[in-house]
Amino acid sequence: MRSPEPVRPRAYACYGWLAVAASVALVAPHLGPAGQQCAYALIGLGSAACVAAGVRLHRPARPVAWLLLAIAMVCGAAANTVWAVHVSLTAAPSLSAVDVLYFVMYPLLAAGLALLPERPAGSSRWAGTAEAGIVTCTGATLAWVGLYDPYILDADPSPPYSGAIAYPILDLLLVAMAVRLLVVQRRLRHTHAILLAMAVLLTAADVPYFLSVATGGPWSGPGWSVAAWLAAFALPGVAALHPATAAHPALPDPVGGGWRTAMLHGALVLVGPAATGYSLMQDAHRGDLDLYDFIVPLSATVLISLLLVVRMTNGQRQLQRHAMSLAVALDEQAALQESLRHLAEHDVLTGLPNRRLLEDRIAAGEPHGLVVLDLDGFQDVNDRLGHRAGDELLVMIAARLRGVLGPGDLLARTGGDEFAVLVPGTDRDVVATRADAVLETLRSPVEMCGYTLHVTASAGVRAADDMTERAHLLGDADMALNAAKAAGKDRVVWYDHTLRDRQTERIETVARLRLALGADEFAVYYQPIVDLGTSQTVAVEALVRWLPPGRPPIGPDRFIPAAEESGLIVALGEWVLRRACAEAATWHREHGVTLTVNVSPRQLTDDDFTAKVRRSLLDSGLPATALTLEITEGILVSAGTRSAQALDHLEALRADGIRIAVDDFGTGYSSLAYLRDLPIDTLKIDKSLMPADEDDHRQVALVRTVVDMARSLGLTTVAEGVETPFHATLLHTLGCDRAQGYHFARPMPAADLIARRVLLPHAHAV
Ligand SMILES: Nc1nc2c(ncn2[C@@H]2O[C@H](COP(=O)(O)OP(=O)(O)OP(=O)(O)O)[C@@H](O)[C@H]2O)c(=O)[nH]1
Repeated sequence: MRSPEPVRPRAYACYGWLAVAASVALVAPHLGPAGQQCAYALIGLGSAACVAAGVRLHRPARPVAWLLLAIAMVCGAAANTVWAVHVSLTAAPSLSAVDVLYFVMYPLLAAGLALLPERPAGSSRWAGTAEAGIVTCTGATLAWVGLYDPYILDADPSPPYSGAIAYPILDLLLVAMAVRLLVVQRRLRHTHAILLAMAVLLTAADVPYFLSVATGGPWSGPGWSVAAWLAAFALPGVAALHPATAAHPALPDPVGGGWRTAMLHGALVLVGPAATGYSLMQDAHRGDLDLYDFIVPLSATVLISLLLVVRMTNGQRQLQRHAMSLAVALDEQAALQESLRHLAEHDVLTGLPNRRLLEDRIAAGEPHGLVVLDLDGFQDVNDRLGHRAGDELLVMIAARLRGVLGPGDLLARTGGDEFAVLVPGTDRDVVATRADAVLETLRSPVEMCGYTLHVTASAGVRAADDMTERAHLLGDADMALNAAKAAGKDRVVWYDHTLRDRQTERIETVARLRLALGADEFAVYYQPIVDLGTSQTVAVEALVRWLPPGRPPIGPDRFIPAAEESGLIVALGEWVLRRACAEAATWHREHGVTLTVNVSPRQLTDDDFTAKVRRSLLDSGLPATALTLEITEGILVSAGTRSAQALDHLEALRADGIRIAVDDFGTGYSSLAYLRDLPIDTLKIDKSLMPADEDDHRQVALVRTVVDMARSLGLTTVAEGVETPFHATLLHTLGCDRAQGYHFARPMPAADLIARRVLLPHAHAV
């Protein structure tokens, strides 16, 4: 059930004053002259006080207008007080100070009403004037034929001159101003309706008064007039106290007037002539026709017609103004819609079409070839030079790419550092040319923030024929792009179905890996690392193996990349570390053998990595000095925040006594700067550097160089892939410290390591 709307406290004062005034107005006609004059004074002054209170309370938009209304009420009260004195002194008042005060009161009221409307922005200063004029002329005609002609001009004998005969004309002024107020404001607020009621009540009081005085009635006026005057005097106070008086935003200029206005105008045009006709008939009947009986109403009717023409012209102008502003608004809306559409389909930074527009074009058009490219190492630019520089670089790259487009090509920015070029047609050569041009144009160095940046990108290309499924174009090209990244970046890879097969296999492998992790299908194998001087096993490298029950083992090369890509490597790496530490702790205690465990770059981005290593050591009892973590140079290839975090982990662990080895040295980047920047103790020489035989002088020289360099940096060297006695002897001769490989032992389960006594002294011959 809806609860009734609470009456706002401010409205109470308004209704309270209305109740008081109504009571006084009902009682006053029954009082004597003195009592009536008291009532006039009370209501007049009370109304002025209420106007002042209402202005304070509601802070209306036009306080001056309300001030004039209040002064008018004070004038009314003063006039009635003077009247009371006057009546007590003379029997029949003539034009006097009383009338002067009343004559001042009416223009003040009219001025208040004239100043009250809040004109809507853009509306004419003359708005409502024509309507007010029409009402005045019609009223004047009625006053002429109904009051002045029969009761003043044609009266015999003429009534004594009195101020009473002027009041209907003054009322006309008030009604006209009230009508103008309504026309200008366009909405009948309570405040305006109350003020209109005041003007109507005054007229309704003054006309009987006029008739009464003109026909020799009492000078104090008939009872109805007394009640109506009192009510009318109270109404400015009621209006001011009403909550609707508070300032409101102005309404917009409305269009046209509607059928009600048309009917009103029609009635106003007809009322004058109808009343005139009736009056002429009466005069003719009495044989009392005069020239002015025609001239006055006719002049008023002509004036009304002229005012109607003005009103119509104004209306037409107003319509034109509205039509123009409507046209402007429609234009603005169309422009806004266009800019919203542009925004939805374009990238804000580069102004290029975005992925949505690209997809729409692919879906809608002819067959296309597609080149998608992703900048290599863009995150480093953001990390090193800041996001703003990154943005600047993207804008420059967009400009360069625009320069290599062919006719009909669409260049889009599809993501952070990803762009795409849609090439119309099915010609593979055209697409190939575009892909090469795109990578080539990016290779020229970019000068930015005092640095010379060497930007490269990887590209995936999907050529299309008429049968190519358009929905797959983008996905296929993305797949080829991923392959280009995985293959070492800065290259173009074309899509073919083997990519999809491999991706499907990878997805399946990841799903199986996830299950295998929970099902304990992994084992750690160990490969001995031998001291080339003593031929003794000094360390073992832990290597993870996947042994699915009832199926052949799955090689690390098949599942480690999938584990890396899916992030499962973090959990798998932690499991290997814990298991290997637990098993190696005994070997270390009994044989002094240390443990080497591989760590993936992904693990080093784990915030908890240091804590996890420390917990593994603590739980297993393996001392920190007996553990070596093997990393690849790759962790430093991406400089910036990610590698900063990796370095923090390595430095913290090294401070604990853990040793750090760089694995696979000699492949990949092998920058000497990495050896300088990384906190490492050991260099593992990649097996690809092992010479085939003693005649392989270049490889021998290479290994010698690496060993010499490592020694000069104070690093221990471990050679990987030592498969022959020749390798072992050569490495020993070159001064390499340690070695591992099939020549000594293959990776084996922990049990075999013990059974084959691999950890005992002199188990291996160099
Ligand atoms: N300055 C800038 N950077 C962005 C904007 N949008 C995305 N990025 C960044 O661009 C990088 C793109 O990520 P990746 O492509 O994985 O980073 P990457 O270093 O290029 O890696 P690779 O593609 O593997 O070489 C992320 O670091 C985003 O934060 C952009 O509008 N402005």
